[in-house]
Amino acid sequence: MVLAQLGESISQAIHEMSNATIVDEKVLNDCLNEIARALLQADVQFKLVRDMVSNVKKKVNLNNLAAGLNKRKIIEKAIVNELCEMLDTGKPFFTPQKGKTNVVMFVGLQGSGKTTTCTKYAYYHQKKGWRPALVCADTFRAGAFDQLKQNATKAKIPYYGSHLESDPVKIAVEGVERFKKENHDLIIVDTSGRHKQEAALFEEMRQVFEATKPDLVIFVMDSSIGQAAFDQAQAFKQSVSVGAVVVTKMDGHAKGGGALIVAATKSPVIFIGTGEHMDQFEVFDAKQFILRLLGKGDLSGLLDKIEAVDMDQQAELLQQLYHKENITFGLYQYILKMGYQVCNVTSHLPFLLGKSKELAPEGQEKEILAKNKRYIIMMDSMTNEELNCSNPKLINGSRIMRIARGAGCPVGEVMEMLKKYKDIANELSVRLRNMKKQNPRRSDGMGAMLNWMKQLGSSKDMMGIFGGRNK
Ligand SMILES: Nc1nc2c(ncn2[C@@H]2O[C@H](COP(=O)(O)OP(=O)(O)OP(=O)(O)O)[C@@H](O)[C@H]2O)c(=O)[nH]1
Repeated sequence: MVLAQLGESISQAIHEMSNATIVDEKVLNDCLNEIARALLQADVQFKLVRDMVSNVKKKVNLNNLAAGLNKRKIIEKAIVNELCEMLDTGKPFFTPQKGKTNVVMFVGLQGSGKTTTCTKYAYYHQKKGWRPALVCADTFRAGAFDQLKQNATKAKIPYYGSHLESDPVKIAVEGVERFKKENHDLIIVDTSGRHKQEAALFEEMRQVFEATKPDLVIFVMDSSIGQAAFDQAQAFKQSVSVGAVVVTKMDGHAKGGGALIVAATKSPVIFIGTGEHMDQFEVFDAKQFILRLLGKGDLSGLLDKIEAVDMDQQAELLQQLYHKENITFGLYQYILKMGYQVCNVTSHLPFLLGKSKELAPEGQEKEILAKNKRYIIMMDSMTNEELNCSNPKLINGSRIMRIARGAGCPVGEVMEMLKKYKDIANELSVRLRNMKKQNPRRSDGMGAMLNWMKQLGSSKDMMGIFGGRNK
């Protein structure tokens, strides 16, 4: 079962439970059985599934729920929480520190996506202002060095390797030494893979490990291998001290269970690969992953907070969005991403943002999409501090230059994006406030707003909304 199908099956089971006239033990069991079946079909380990089902049952004791409580919501929340719990493998014991020398070694089987992931990891950090460098210690596969060289050149990342030297340890040590001298703060060592877990691979890995003393070992795992993932992850973990995991090929026909299986090994998943391209690489967050899997999207936990509190507090939280200073660059990027991933033009948003044609003039959709994509890439090059702020003035000259360098675009385009962001934040807060004025009855206003926010998270039609206005 592919990832999208897994999400659909779980959502469907929750939906059917929500539609039942009376939510009793049988309805709850049917819902959980359906979810368990979907997870098992996606190759998730039996033990994980069994624990998840029994935990939900323990937490939702239907007999003890006070009358008046919304059982459906409670069950749904318990299911989502358990799924998140199942995937939450904690934080890696080491996180590279900017400005210091960090050596990170990548290990994994042949074809798992190691070399590609090394470059993606370097590229991701380079855009955030790091000085990464790549060392190819894969002397087993002919062509590995050329592949790394090609990727590194494309991303303008320094690399080290050799076509002639056959000793991976020697290359790894030379490369690490050289880049340490050149003051690179993130030195990434790509190692050889083998078709299966064999003694020679582990021995070589151990030698490279001993010689380079990496701060962090990242295990790269192909998500499409199903149940075998568990044994594989365990074997690598036992051989070198794996500190973090990257799960690749989560796009396409990957078995949905891949990321969930690796959870059983309790090695923290830090990134997922979602395609062959350099920027198809995402920070892994268990909660966001599950919410997206279930088609719920996520506005940085805001929705969650809103649903968890009473009406008065809801009003207070939503109030936040009326103020443009709460619309951060991170939120702007999220909204653009939602719009970029999908294509049709709005049908449900005109009520909030005015006539859609006014905002997305006909014939300009392609241009707007391309521009929005460039803006997203620019914001990928922002630091967390920048993404969490809503003051374009913080993005001074040197920051603008760094972002432009990271995104590979002219400085002028970054300035254009900053202006666009400012306009959109203004516009959005004004429109939200107007909507509130026009519809002062709290329940209606809140309902419309909550709906809108839910749609933002899972909508298939955000395309033209934030890019189409000709200013
Ligand atoms: N669709 C998809 N393909 C990926 C992803 N990551 C890597 N690939 C592809 O998987 C194939 C193998 O990737 P490599 O990076 O060469 O794998 P490797 O683990 O370095 O292989 P060895 O060097 O032989 O050990 C390539 O065709 C990559 O483009 C991903 O997230 N999604």
